[in-house]
Amino acid sequence: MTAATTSRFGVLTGRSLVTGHGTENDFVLVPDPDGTLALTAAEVVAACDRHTGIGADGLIRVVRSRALPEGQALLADEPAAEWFMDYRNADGSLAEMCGNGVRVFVHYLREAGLVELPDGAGIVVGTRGGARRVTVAGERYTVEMGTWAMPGGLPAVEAGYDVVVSVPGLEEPRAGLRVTLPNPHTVVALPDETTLDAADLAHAPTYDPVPPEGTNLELVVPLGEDRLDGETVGTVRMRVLERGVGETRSCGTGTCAAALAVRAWAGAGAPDTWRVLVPGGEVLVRVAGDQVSLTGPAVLTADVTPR
Ligand SMILES: N[C@@H](CCC[C@H](N)C(=O)O)C(=O)O
Repeated sequence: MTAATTSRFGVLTGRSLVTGHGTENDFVLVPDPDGTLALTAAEVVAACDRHTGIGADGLIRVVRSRALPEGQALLADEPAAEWFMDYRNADGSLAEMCGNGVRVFVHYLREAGLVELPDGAGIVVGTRGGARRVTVAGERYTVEMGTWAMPGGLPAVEAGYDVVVSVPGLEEPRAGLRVTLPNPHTVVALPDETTLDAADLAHAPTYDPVPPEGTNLELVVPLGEDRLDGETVGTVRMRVLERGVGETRSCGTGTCAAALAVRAWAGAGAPDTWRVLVPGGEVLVRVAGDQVSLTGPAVLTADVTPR
């Protein structure tokens, strides 16, 4: 008698999935245009497992906004947002937004023929953090990331921090500035790249006070300013520990948080445009008042079918 086996991939078993990455922040894309899949956290964890699954930092369900409650709510204000990026972290938790993921999402929609998006054109995508416009230019995508905020307000900006973070591998507790996009980030400046490399992101940092919704943590080292195409551009190097994932090779919302914090620390006259160098590559962040945009690549890597 043969024992019946049940796949850990659950509703993903036998489905045609796609993998991709944005500056090596990688994702499993699950096409589900009509929203028929009731994905569990356990199925997301199984798919994202790097040893026994497909392996990724997060999972993105590609679904029409009208097919899920969050999407329907968003359509009332944003009727153009036909498609919704249903993003999950590798631990199965939901997040408001994913700056690298939304570029890969739009690239997938184009490659799969689900949208017609010629070079130079844009599309509005639904996310739990609100609608986001994404524009394509050659191999790069620019995401209007919406309104940023520093929840500590002016006192935090003036003091330069609103949380103290103890990072394993670093000797002293460090000052951190919280930024929301609208997912939560805490940015910590370090004095040099040697200190940045010494941080141990495999072990949990501690926060005082503890951020209520959890936080993504960005460790940054400002590397100065250059003139590029007639504009002053700042450069910052970053490592990131993502909420619900662990250390990743890039985080799009995190790069925006990093640029915004470094710009606030630099004070009046700081550049509005920042190159952010991450282990997986480089992105460009532009600040315009209370809005911020993110430009970077998007790559599809494989077609996969869990069994
Ligand atoms: N990698 C993403 C951010 C994904 C969500 C994050 N881990 C959270 O829980 O807020 C990005 O590129 O922005």
